[in-house]
Amino acid sequence: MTARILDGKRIADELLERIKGRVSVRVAAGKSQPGLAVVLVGADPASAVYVKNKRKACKEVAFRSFDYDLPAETPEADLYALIDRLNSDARVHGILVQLPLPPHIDATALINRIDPRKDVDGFHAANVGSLVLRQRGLRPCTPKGVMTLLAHTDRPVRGQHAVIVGVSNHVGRPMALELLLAGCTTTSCHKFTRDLPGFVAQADILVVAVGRPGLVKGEWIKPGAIVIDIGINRLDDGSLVGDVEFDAAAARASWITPVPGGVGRMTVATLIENTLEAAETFFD
Ligand SMILES: Nc1nc2c(c(=O)[nH]1)N[C@@H](CN(C=O)c1ccc(C(=O)N[C@@H](CCC(=O)O)C(=O)O)cc1)CN2
Ligand SMILES: [Mg+2]
Repeated sequence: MTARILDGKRIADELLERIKGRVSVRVAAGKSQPGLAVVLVGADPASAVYVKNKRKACKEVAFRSFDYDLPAETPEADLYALIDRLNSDARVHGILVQLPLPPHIDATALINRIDPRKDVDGFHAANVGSLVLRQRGLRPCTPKGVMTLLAHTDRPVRGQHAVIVGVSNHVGRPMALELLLAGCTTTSCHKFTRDLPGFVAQADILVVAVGRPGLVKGEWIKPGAIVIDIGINRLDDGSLVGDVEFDAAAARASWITPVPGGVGRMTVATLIENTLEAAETFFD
């Protein structure tokens, strides 16, 4: 078997194109132009690239983007004041604080200061709670984007055994919940898991989000599995790879996401989707 490529770039571009159409319809109907506030604190080079891509996506779909590029030493109190202002600004439907934050800032407290209706990252405790309870709310972008990718395969999700490697707050754990809610039997693997190859070999759907190149060997993959690689690792030669041995896994899988050009592109498009959803659901 040679896997088909689950093309995150194409699927993300198509999603953005559909959102652009919905924005032009709503604006023509006299409704507000969706607005996204993107807050960057400090000068982490990777964060600067991600933020630039988010602002570019805003332009592409004719959202308003409100840009805040703040020095690394910005006091916590100033950030709370900014969030409070954005929470009460009717032009702003989505607020995003780029992570990681400098160490003197309590990221959890700052995120929980965002109005949950504007928390388009889906990181606020209220939104995570809504996901757990299968209630309406804004959902974390990377797992939600993966669900969109899975809908573009020719395979069902319901009833499959999904194995998720990685249990981070923003990716691995909500990913397991999304798959559970979609009808999968789920197994979460982490650093205390004793037989990672044994669990990976049982996966109809394998999602890996650890951040360690080559962690998952191609020979572990169950023939015909769908492989979703969320890892983004920059090697010494400057190239980007995921957590899965791509070529060997592609020889066994039915579908596989590339890195780059897979899940990362969906994360940004899903953030934009969440912002339109926030505007339509909570502020129209
Ligand atoms: N507030 C948030 N902070 C962070 C998030 C997040 O969702 N919200 N996620 C990551 C970073 N991130 C978005 O912010 C992100 C990471 C990677 C990509 C992406 O497009 N990756 C490309 C490769 C990009 C490259 O060349 O470096 C790909 O996979 O094709 C998008 C967004 C942590 N912080
Ligand atoms: Mg389908």
